[in-house]
Amino acid sequence: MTFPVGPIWLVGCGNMAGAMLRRWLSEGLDPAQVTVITRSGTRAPEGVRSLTALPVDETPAILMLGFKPQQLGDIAPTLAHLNPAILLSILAGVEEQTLASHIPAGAVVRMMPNLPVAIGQGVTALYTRSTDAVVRDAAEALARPLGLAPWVEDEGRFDAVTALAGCGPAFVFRFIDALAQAGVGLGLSPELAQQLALATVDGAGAMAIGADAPPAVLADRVASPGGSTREGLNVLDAEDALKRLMAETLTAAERRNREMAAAARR
Ligand SMILES: NC(=O)C1=CN([C@@H]2O[C@H](COP(=O)(O)OP(=O)(O)OC[C@H]3O[C@@H](n4cnc5c(N)ncnc54)[C@H](OP(=O)(O)O)[C@@H]3O)[C@@H](O)[C@H]2O)C=CC1
Ligand SMILES: O=C(O)[C@@H]1CCC=N1
Repeated sequence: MTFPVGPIWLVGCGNMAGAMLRRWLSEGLDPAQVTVITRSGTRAPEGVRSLTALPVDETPAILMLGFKPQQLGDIAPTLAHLNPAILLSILAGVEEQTLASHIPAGAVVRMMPNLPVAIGQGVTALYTRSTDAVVRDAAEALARPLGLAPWVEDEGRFDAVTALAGCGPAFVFRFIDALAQAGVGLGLSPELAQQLALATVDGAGAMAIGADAPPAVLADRVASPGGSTREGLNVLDAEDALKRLMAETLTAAERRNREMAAAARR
C-alpha cells in the first residue's frame, strides 16, 4: 500500500503527530509532500517544510490536526477556508460532527494513535462515516505503517478505544516502573530492576501475541502449583484488585475524553 498523493499539512506536531510523521518518513513518505505548522516553528525532519503560519494560496490534500482538543475553538477558524479532501484528526474525544462543523472538508477521518507508532508497533484506531473507498484507503495507507490499524465502526466506542490504546502506553509504562520499583524494594539495584522489568514486559507481550492461549491462561502457566507466582497472583487477584484498578483507570480516561468532546461541541 502506497502513501496518499498530494500535500499533507500537519497543524501541530508535538509528541504524537511528530512520532507519526517520523514513522511515515522512515517508511517512505516523501518529505516534500509534508508541511508542518506550529506556533514555535518546530524543527521538522529533514526535507519537511516547517512554518509558523499557514501558506497562502495553497491547499492541502490532507489536513491533519495534531494540537490539543482544547485548542480547536481557537485554531479551527484559521483553517475553515482550506477545504481539504481529507481532514484527519488525532484529537482525543472530539467527534466527527464537531470537526466537520468547524472545518469543511471532503471527508473527516478520526485517527487514534498511540506513541509506539514511532517504532511501527503502535495502534491507530480509525473512524470515518465516509464510505468513499479513496478516503478509507488513504486512511489505511497512513495508519498501517504505524502498526495495528483497526476500523472502529461505532464512533460511540472511540472514547473507550482511546482510553485503552491511546492512553494505554502510559498505563503500561507506569506498570513497568512500579514493577521495577518493587524490585528495588526487594534490594535490587535500580538499574538491574529496570532492565529486568523492561525485558520481562517485552518478552511477555511478544509471547502473548503469538500464543495459543489468552493472557489469563498464560498467567496460570507461569504459576506452578504451590509456587511463588501463585502467591503473587493472589495479591493481584484479591477482591479483583488489579481488575478493579484497571477498570477505574480506563473509566476515568474515557470520561475525560467525553468531557473534551463536550467542551469542543460548545
Ligand atoms: N501524546 C499521545 O500519546 C497522544 C496524543 N493524542 C492527541 O494528539 C494531540 C497532540 O497531543 P501531544 O502530541 O501529546 O501534544 P504536544 O503538546 O506534544 O503537541 C501539541 C502540538 O500542537 C502545537 N500547537 C499548539 N498551538 C498551536 C497553534 N496555535 N497552531 C499550530 N500548532 C499549535 C504545538 O507546537 P507549538 O507549541 O510550537 O505551537 C505542538 O506541536 C492531542 O489532540 C491528543 O489528544 C492522541 C493519541 C495519543
Ligand atoms: O492524554 C491525552 O489526552 C491523549 C489522548 C490519548 C493519549 N494522550
